[in-house]
Amino acid sequence: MLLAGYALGMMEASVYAPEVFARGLPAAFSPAQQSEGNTEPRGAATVAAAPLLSLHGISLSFGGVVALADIDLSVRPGEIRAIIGPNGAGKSSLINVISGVYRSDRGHVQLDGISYAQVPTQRLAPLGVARTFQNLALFKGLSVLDNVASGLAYRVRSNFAGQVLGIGRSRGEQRDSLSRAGQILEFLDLTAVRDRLAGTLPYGLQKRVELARALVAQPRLLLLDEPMAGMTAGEKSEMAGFVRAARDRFATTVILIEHDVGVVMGLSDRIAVLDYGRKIADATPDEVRNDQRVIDAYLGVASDNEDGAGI
Ligand SMILES: Nc1ncnc2c1ncn2[C@@H]1O[C@H](COP(=O)(O)OP(=O)(O)OP(=O)(O)O)[C@@H](O)[C@H]1O
Repeated sequence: MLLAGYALGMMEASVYAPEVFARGLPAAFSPAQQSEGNTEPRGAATVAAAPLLSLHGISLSFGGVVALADIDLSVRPGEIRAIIGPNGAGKSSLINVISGVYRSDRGHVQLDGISYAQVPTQRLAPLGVARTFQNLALFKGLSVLDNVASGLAYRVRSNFAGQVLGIGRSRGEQRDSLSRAGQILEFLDLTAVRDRLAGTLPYGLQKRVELARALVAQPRLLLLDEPMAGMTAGEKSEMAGFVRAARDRFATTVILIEHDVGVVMGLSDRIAVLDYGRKIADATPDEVRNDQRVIDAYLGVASDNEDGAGI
């Protein structure tokens, strides 16, 4: 079952040297990446103190619609950063710029000190970035275990024949991927459903499987687009616990879009607030909660909604 995923990742993975994938190293940001045409070199001495991610003057329009206007953002390693704001404020556009789905009209994205006019979206995993989507994007006909292992497809170095025949390096790679997937399932309390077809699970569990697939490569940066949308209050609080645990366990930096302000306030270290494509606040939950501009633009409205309960 994993073969399809492996085949998809094969062309990309064959570009990277094995040491790039050694765990525990900042592999995703290997020195080899610094010579990319789209990048500029970082200063080695500044790496330790530098933010993992920073956005500089990001602007993006669709026709006459301004989705993002001159956005600066700086996210420290290990931080949980929420992005909130009313519908159409630009939150998804921002995640899409960070993950390279969109190229901004102006500005640049800096990942671990390396600047990109457009982040190479087809190489997110080797760059140490993983994301989940607003709508479920699992392989519904595959088992939970295979879905999660597919998050490691980019690492596969065996050739197509090896994958089809299950020989040589391929067999070892599959064993390793399945073993890592099993560990993440255990961490997220999903072991009991590891052999179930993903599409047969309740919605809340499918969202957790997506989190598992994003986490299996232990990304340095995890982008979560409404990870709790459509969940019950209990499921949301469970999911928030897992996101926090993942950050603590893997030192993963997390950026999440979430409409439930109560969840956001409890989970985030800092919150950036967008309104009409502009960043109107970027502060701690307490500061954001008491910011009159934020209250006027969003919280006053959000607290009238079911999702806003518990601000
Ligand atoms: N691909 C696109 N084509 C045209 N307009 C777009 C596109 N993507 C976003 N927009 C517009 O850009 C603005 C910002 O949209 P975006 O989806 O980023 O907001 P959002 O804050 O994520 O909204 P929501 O909370 O409803 O998901 C909106 O006016 C939207 O209509």
